[in-house]
Amino acid sequence: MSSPEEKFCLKDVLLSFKSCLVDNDQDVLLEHYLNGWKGLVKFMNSLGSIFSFVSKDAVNKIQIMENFLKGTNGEKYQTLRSMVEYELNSNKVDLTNHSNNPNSGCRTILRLHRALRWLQLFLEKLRTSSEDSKTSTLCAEAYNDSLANFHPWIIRKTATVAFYALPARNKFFEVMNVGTTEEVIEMLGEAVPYASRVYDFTQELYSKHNLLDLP
Ligand SMILES: CCCCCCCCCCCCC/C=C/[C@@H](O)[C@H](COP(=O)(O)O)NC(=O)CCCCCCCCCCCCCCC
Repeated sequence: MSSPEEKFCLKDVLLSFKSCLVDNDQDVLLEHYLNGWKGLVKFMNSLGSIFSFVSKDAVNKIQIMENFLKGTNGEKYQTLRSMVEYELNSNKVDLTNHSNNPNSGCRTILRLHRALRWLQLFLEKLRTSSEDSKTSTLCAEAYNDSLANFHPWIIRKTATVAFYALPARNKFFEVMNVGTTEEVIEMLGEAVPYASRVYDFTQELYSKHNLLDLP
């Protein structure tokens, strides 16, 4: 478990998805977006090492993006829109294979974007779940309706097994560190829409530039 000073509060993390929205939801600040993911990874780590194969991949992708942000062309990576324009205009995106620019910002964010859909579905299921709902079932349903469509069999299998290790609903709510069950439900109702708005904007931007199937 995490030490007390790093105590996780899901509300703060989800609010990163609010603070990353700019220009009337027509752009996303990458630094805040990545902060949201970093907080989520912390939360996942606090659930135990069973999810380390997931957090490793997420951390790796966050790191790729942070390197772009800190790099010589960092200003081009301030927002999602500026990143897409820059990488497309300078041929930094592999549209057909996965060789010349294997880790472009566009394909890296696409992986996180797909995971954001899973998060959105999972949190919405948790919010509307009954007391006797199983978190593993809610998580698996959300996964099958989103990320699983992009994963090979072996990852789907591993993920599905790991979901059984998720804590029960009341324990899960407790770890979120938000308050009573009612307060958790209220917080999810307030905060999940921000993640949805980020998801919708990204989906529209990527669709407009035909980036939704990047290898
Ligand atoms: C709290 C439960 C956590 C369950 C996590 C559910 C998601 C399962 C995802 C399984 C991913 C397995 C790792 C490998 C993935 C990659 O193959 C694959 C493709 O990448 P590539 O094209 O570079 O090869 N990567 C991905 O699809 C990106 C996955 C990123 C997952 C980030 C998940 C962070 C989860 C944060 C949990 C926070 C939960 C908060 C809820 C209260």
